[in-house]
Formats: sequence, structure tokens, C-alpha cells
Amino acid sequence: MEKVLITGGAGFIGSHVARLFVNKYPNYQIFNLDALTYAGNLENLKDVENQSNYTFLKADIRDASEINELFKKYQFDKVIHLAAESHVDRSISDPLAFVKTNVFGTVNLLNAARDSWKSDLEDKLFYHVSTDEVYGSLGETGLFTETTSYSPNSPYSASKASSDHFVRSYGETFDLPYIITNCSNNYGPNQFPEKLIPLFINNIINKKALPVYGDGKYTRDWLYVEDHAEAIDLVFHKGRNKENYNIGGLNEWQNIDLAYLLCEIMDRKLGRQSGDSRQLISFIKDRPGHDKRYAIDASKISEEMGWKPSVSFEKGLEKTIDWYLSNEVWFKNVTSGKYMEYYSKQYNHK
Ligand SMILES: Cc1cn([C@H]2C[C@H](O)[C@@H](COP(=O)(O)OP(=O)(O)O[C@H]3O[C@H](C)C(=O)[C@H](O)[C@H]3O)O2)c(=O)[nH]c1=O
Repeated sequence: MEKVLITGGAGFIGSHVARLFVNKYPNYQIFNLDALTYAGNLENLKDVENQSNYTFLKADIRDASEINELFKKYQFDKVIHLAAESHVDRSISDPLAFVKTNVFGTVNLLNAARDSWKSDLEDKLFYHVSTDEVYGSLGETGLFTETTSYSPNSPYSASKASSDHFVRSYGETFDLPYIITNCSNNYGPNQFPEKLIPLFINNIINKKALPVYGDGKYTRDWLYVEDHAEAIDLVFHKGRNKENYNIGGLNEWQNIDLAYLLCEIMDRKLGRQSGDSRQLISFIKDRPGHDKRYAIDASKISEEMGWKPSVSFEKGLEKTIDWYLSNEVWFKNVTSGKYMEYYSKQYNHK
């Protein structure tokens, strides 16, 4: 039975990947390794927690000896590495936290994989899930391709760029089999309400201000999280060793237009007057080093593996908003830290 380690499986993207793999591959043993920080919570995986091919390991990738022990104990064959600090604003106020998790943590995993696999690299894989932010910022036109040079602007993207470089360097230096994917902005159920879409949904529900940074004319390419999980599944099985693939939604929106759209849908869903929620929009001081535009050329993954997004933005937003509206308890418990406290006490692999 192939043993697949998913790091960060209790987080937003990680939980969608873990669920997909547990349900789709009963012949794999899926290990979800997560530190259960503020952004990761096991409520996200309630529906698969009792499946026989699923094991949860509470552990922190910053702790090298803990990670080495787990590799020795379980002899993982493949790794899908998603554990990361991911919020740009937090990286501005605490850059070191991002170095510790995203850089040190990734190197700890790489060392453990290299040592564990050194006698036989056959059928091994270190799959690193990364971001399009490593490429920096685009002007009005153009797309990021797999050969765009790295030019990160935030401490977050610098830490992810560094972790990508470390993964590549282990491929070159130790012949560690690896693949990297760089994805655009994700949205969907279970995203912590600090990111734009869930924050605005939460604030609209509670009639709180919607803070739009700067003039709101910054552009992001949005992808429904389950489309991302499916892309990861494809790349994991069909991607070529030592390659990187870009994943994106071909779905560019300026933040202010997205804010208007969210207000319109939410007014309808909440039975409010059209235009009510728009009044909550408040233009505030810009994010320092704010990247103007991200947009992805996903032709490599599309041509090699036939992947393309399957969920339209309209449908994805409807599904996302409906999920948040029927999971207000989840919202409350993640923002208050209640789940974090509860699950941290519950789980211990030792
Ligand atoms: C939270 C917030 C954001 N914004 C703006 C800032 C951005 O232009 C856009 C999206 O911001 P958000 O923080 O949701 O996401 P990005 O900074 O684009 O980064 C995200 O997408 C990439 C791919 C990752 O890799 C990151 O992990 C992920 O956080 O809305 C506002 O105007 N107001 C707000 O309150």
C-alpha cells in the first residue's frame, strides 16, 4: 500500500486535497500531518476522519527531530507538501514566522525525505505546492509562465520562492524526485476568514466594513479550490519529474469589482435591498508592496494532462457563499480560536 504524506492537510487547500485522495484512492494510506495552527482545523475533515486509509499526525514541520522520527516510523513513499504560513498581511507583520515554517519547515521535510529514501529513490516523489506570487507582479498585460523568472515582493512570496529553490536544489544535489506547482488565488469552503473572499462574506453577514486596499484596482486570478485539488491529483500521477507546472483559473478580477459582485450576491441571498452591502465598502491604506496583478498561463498542465478549471466563477461563488451561510458555527469557532484549542488538546501522535 502506497503511503502518501500530505502536510498541512487540515488547512484550506490541504483539506480538499486530503479528502479527494482519501476518497479516490482506497489503496493509498493517506497521512495528514498538521500542526493545527490558527488556520488548520480538523473540523474540515470530519467526513473522512474514520476512514481506514486515513491517519492524522499532529506534528510541526519546524521540528526536525519530530519529522525525522515520523519518516522513520511510517516510511512514507510520497509527500504532497502544503503546510505553510500563507497570509501576505501576516508576513508583513511577522516575516520570521514565514521563514521558520515555509523555509526551515520545507528543508526539514526535504532532509527527512532524502534520508529516508536514500537507498531507493524509485517511485518516490516530493510534490511541493507553491504559489504564483513567486513570480512577482504583472503589468496590465501578460501571463506568468513556467519560465517567468522569480521576483517575489512580499516576505510571504519570498519565503515560498526560497522553498521552491530548496526543493529544486535537492533535486539537483541529491537527485530527489520532485515536482512543483505554482497556483493562483484559491477560494471555496473552509478558507480562513482573513483572505479576501471569506473575510468579505463574513463581514457582509455581520454588516461590518469591507476594507478594500488602495484604489481596489489590483487584479487576482481566482480558482475554485476543488479545481486546484483535481489539478494536484493529476500532476501527482502524471507530472514529469523535476518539472514545474502553473495552475490558474483564467479568471481575472479587480478587487473592487469582486467586492461589488459579492455584495450583490449576498444582498440577494440575505434578502437585503440591492445596494445595501455596497455601502459597507471602505477604501483603506494600501498593503505595502502590494502586487498589482497576477495571471497564469496554464497551457503546460492543460496540454500535458488535459487539465482545465471545471467550476465557473459564478457557480463557485454560489457554492462558497452557501457553504459559509450554512456554517456560521464554523466561522465563529475558527475566528475565536475555539477549534484550535479543542483539536490541539485532542490529538497527539505519541
Ligand atoms: C484581506 C484583504 C485583501 N485585499 C486585497 C489584497 C489582494 O490584492 C487581494 C487578495 O488578497 P488575499 O490576502 O486574499 O490574497 P493574496 O494576497 O492575493 O494571496 C493569496 O493568493 C496567493 C496566490 C497565495 O499564495 C496566498 O497564500 C494567498 O493568501 O485582495 C483587500 O483589498 N482587502 C483585504 O481585507
